Amino acid sequence: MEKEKENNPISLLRRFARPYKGKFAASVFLAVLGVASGLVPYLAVARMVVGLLAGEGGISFYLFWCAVAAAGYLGKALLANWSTTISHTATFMTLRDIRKSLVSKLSRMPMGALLDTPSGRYKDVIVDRVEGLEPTLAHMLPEMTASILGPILLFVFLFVLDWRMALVSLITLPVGMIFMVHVMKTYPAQYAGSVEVGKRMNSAVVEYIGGIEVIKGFNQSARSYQKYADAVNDNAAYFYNWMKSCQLPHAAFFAICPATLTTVLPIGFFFYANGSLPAPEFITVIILSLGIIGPILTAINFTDSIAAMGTVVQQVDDILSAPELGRPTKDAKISDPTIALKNVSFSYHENSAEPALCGVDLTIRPGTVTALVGPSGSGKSTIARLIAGFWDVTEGEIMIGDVNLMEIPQRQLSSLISYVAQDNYLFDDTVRENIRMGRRSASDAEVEAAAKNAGCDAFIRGLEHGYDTRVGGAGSHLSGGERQRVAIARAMLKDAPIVILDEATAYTDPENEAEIQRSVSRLVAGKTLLVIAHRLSTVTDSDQIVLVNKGRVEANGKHEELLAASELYRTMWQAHIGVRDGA
Ligand SMILES: Nc1ncnc2c1ncn2[C@@H]1O[C@H](COP(=O)(O)OP(=O)(O)OP(=O)(O)O)[C@@H](O)[C@H]1O
Repeated sequence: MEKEKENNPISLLRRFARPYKGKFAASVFLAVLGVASGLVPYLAVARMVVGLLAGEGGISFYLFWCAVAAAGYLGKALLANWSTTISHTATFMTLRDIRKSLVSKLSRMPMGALLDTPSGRYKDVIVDRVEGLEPTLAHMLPEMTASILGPILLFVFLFVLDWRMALVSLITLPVGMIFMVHVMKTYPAQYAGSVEVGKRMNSAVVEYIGGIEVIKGFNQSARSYQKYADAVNDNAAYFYNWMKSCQLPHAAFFAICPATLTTVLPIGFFFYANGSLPAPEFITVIILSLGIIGPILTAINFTDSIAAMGTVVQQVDDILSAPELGRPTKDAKISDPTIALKNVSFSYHENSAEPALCGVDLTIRPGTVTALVGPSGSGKSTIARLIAGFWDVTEGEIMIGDVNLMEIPQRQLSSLISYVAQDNYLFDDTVRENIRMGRRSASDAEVEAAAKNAGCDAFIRGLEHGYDTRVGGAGSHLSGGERQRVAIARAMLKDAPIVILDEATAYTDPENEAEIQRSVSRLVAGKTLLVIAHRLSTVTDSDQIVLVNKGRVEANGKHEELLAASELYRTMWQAHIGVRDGA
């Protein structure tokens, strides 16, 4: 299901912020009160100066206005603080929701799209870019509103006092802006470019760390490091050049805009001298004009952040609107768990020269053992992955009973199938939690029972903290064979009626292999088993052996039948026997 792309990135952000709009509104309201409060000291000072000039009042008059100014400052600080606390709460909730949506989206996307994108790119958007929205989202709404509203109030006040001087107090702003027009115009494109170089850097570092074993093993560190170093250098160079091109206009803008006195003083003096601007008004204008530009500059600074936010939200939208595996949400009624592939063809990429599978027909009856055999790259894993629903078929259909796989929600399919890959990913958590992933509701006793059944209880108890030992990133603290057995325990706990097993070619020391074989036979007892077999001798007893060659089913039958009927199978069997005998 391809989701509609939001036509405006900000409307996507608004959708995520909607549940917290009460909080955002409260923060804006408090910020506005804060601004009003922040103007009080200016008015108090102006009133005092005017009083001073008129020789008005005694000490109590000045103490009163000092107290009013202090109350204004205090009110401004408290209200601004309260406002940002609320806006931060709402922002973090919004960012949490965005991240949750992104991660849940990844689970609905076809594996192909995920595999074709370096994981560093997703991490860049989900972690770093989304985090980058925080300052803008939390500060922009209250502070930008306040920063615009404050000067407007001051301007109105000045305008009422003397409209000419109100306009004079703003002259530096358009003059300064002339320098910034180009910088602001190019900002969105420049920022989008910076996101791209950032993504490249992220991908390079994730790849470097992910492949560190190969890099060390093949002494490739210099070359791989070079790729990372280039990405870092590109990133630095990009920002350097960008900043260099902005430096002068920035400096001019920030020097000119706040210099309101350069216009207010001479022009005000001219009006004062010709008698059209009385001294008290002149002084009030001088004082108030000092407070008019600062907040406007803050608001202008936010326009950069808005452009940057647009780019980030665009990236989020690109992921959220990516095509999904077409699956309904309502459970399908499956009365007969027979799996049938009907004329299935599949290509990993639209422009692939050769399809990975072509016209595959295959029926897997409940409670039987089916072995997929064939040369490397023939399409065995592809068949298994399509049945597990990782990809959608390009042509033909896969049925479970009389229900098309596309009509089965991914969650339901996943509860029907346990997929035990060759090298199963373990999460950086305890052994116990890794096994419990098979069934979140399982008790500790059930987890341990599954481990016993999978033949890994003894080795787990031998670990430093037993079941509470952490397995390291991707299970790196365990051996390949141990990881395989933990994955089998996980699948046992899940107790799905269909098991797909990518038979491990590695970890074949006899003791480990026998242990794994025993665990597998306990795992699959009474279930439908589809095994991708790399060693033919392990599957000679299967109910059916499917010989896959160049993406097609070349032959199908029992071991003896295939020996009699298929030249390729005979050759593979001879080669296998030869290796075994020679071993
Ligand atoms: N993620 C992928 N993207 C693109 N092509 C792929 C992908 N995975 C596999 N292929 C290609 O699809 C074809 C079938 O691969 P598959 O992994 O199904 O073969 P296999 O029979 O399981 O091989 P092996 O026994 O070596 O594991 C191969 O040509 C392979 O290069």
